Amino acid sequence: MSNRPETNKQSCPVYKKCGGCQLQNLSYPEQLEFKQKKVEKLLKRFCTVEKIIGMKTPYHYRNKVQAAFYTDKKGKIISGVYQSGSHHVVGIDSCQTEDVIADKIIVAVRKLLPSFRMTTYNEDTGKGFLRHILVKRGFATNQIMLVLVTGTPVFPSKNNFVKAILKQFPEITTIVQNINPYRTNLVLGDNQKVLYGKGYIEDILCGCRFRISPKSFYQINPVQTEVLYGKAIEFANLKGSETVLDTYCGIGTIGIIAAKNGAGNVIGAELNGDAVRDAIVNARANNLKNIRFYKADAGEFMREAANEDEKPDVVFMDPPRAGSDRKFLESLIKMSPKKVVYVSCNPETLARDLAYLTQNSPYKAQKIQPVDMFPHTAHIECVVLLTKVLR
Ligand SMILES: C[S@@+](CC[C@H](N)C(=O)[O-])C[C@H]1O[C@@H](n2cnc3c(N)ncnc32)[C@H](O)[C@@H]1O
Repeated sequence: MSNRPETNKQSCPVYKKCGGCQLQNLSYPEQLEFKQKKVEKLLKRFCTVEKIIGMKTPYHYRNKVQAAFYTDKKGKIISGVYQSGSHHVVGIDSCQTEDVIADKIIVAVRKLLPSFRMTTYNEDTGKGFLRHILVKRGFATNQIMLVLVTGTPVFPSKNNFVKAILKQFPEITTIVQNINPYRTNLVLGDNQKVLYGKGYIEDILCGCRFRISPKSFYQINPVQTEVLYGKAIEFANLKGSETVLDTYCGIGTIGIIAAKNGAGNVIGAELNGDAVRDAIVNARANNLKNIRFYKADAGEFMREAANEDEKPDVVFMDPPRAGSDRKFLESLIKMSPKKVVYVSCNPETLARDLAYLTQNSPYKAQKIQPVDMFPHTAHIECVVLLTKVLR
């Protein structure tokens, strides 16, 4: 008999096909142990790794749910996720990681398609209408955004479709049509039309209010995001007069929370123009005047700031999975802030960047805190504090 502390009773019927929950064969305590060991293997050479912070209820934590569509040979419409490593759609009506209401909205849209003669997009022919659906929900505000990603701009009987879905889900606060006519793996296209509501939702994290547009990045597990950001702010230990950089800032969450928690002056940099627009609105919505955001490649932004002899006290960095680049890290060393707080969703690239920083500068990792943002999956988030030491 197994002596597991707790078995994962919610195991999913499409576990192997979907491939999204790579650790579902392990109980939640075993998953945390697996992640702890992985982070230690990669990062303990830099400093002691704190115990991973898990979730109390590690289910239905995803506030953003995405579905692909496919029509089979018998004309049956399927919605779900791509089978891992392929573009074959695995039918899924509900998932243990996803928001329950978001899953229900996706099923309802799928069931409405035939009565509106809406076809699904065929990747082989490049023909058909509906490519993807994206649902984002603000867990604190209960505002819901439905994004319909279509292959073509013309949306016949769109008003009736909007009415029909709102009748079933009056809690939807905005509906957006995103048009993606390209043969691409990217889900969202460049152009969009607001069909209902404001075209964005809002959510609250760490006491601050944030606007989130369809194409802006927003952390997908808000419960654990508060834990993660709480650690990042604790590591920065702001006293009230510091100049802080929030690089790879998305909609400005970390910088805004830092400004509310004592930063004297905050400057954010982000590549995605929609996210920067959200960040500027978010600073105003939170009554902050000591904060500015720039649309820029983070490496270019850092190089320019270093050349202008900027001397920030604290640099927050939260790059995508690929980690940071040499331009960024060299400029960071040149600027020489007192503290660097590195938030990472990929311990492999984090290890690479920490190796570069610690070998080429006086920085040393002081604290490494893993936070479980993605239960049942193999993904791991960490926050690291680096300070300068005399050698
Ligand atoms: C992991 S997210 C973090 C966002 C934000 N700190 C948060 O917690 O919501 C990474 C962000 O980096 C942005 N990004 C990706 N490459 C970038 C680059 N080269 N320069 C600046 N921002 C970039 C993405 O658009 C995304 O918003």
